[in-house]
Amino acid sequence: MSDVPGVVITGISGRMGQMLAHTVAGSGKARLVGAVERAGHSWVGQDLGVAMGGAATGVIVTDDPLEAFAKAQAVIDFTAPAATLEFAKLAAQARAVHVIGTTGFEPEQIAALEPASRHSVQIRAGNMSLGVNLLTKLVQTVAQALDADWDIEVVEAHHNRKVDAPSGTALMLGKAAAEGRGIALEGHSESGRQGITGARAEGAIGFSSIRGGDIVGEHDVIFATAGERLVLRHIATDRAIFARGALKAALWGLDQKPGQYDMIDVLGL
Ligand SMILES: NC(=O)C1=CN([C@@H]2O[C@H](COP(=O)(O)OP(=O)(O)OC[C@H]3O[C@@H](n4cnc5c(N)ncnc54)[C@H](O)[C@@H]3O)[C@@H](O)[C@H]2O)C=CC1
Ligand SMILES: O=C(O)C1=N[C@H](C(=O)O)C[C@H](O)C1
Repeated sequence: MSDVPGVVITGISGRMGQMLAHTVAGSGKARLVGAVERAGHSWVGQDLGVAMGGAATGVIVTDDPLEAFAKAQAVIDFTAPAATLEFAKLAAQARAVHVIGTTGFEPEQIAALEPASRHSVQIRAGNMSLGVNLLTKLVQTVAQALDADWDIEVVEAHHNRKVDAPSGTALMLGKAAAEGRGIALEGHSESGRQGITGARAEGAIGFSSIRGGDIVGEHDVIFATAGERLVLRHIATDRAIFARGALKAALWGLDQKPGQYDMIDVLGL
């Protein structure tokens, strides 16, 4: 196994961190060489396998990302925007591929990721699954075919621990719809409607968010006009789809030049 690439996972105790640990360990295509958590977390200093309730793995959870990244060819990062901005600089320093699954960035935070990508391969997507990335293509095609009298609404549903809205996936789908329609999403989106909102702006792309229980992730793109409605839907039932996509991206990234990429590039869609 020592000839396969070494991967570090950040946010290791999180829902995605733990799923990624299982996915990398079972893949035979990469080996886990580091696991990072935030300073003060109870897992720091523990063997990862033991912290996850199983047998020891020899990987000790650390709060020192630079030391961990120095041993790796790739970093898989599903954490939070501020942490990811820091990890981007450190991944660039270590010349490691940086796979970013984190969502909830402000536009200026996305811009701040760019300098690091001059020295490292950065692959970022609000959703790493094959199904959603394929759906973005379908949404773009449908939006291109329909006039602006077809209202476009994106409805997303997630578990009750999710902290950002609309989801990264909803924004990807909204962007695809806007591109199909030949407009910028900025200035054409409507979300958080409440009270006397006035009539829907023609040509707007609407976003609605549902939060409850253990929903993994569900997205509908609704195209509605007088007399008919078209609904394109993706339902995720297992976080493994995101972890598999992220590992695929990390391995793909090893052969790329420094720069910014997304899952459309990885999947060749
Ligand atoms: N792109 C995709 O396909 C997917 C993206 N996500 C996104 O991934 C992110 C994480 O999602 P979950 O795993 O559900 O959240 P979570 O809250 O279960 O896990 C996040 C982990 O990151 C850790 N963390 C935060 N700051 C850190 C720091 N400075 N250093 C090290 N660790 C740090 C937290 O302690 C926590 O363990 C969210 O932004 C979510 O929207 C989730 C699923 C799929
Ligand atoms: O936080 C989640 O859980 C998910 N986040 C991503 C998003 O914001 O779209 C991807 C997936 O839907 C799960």
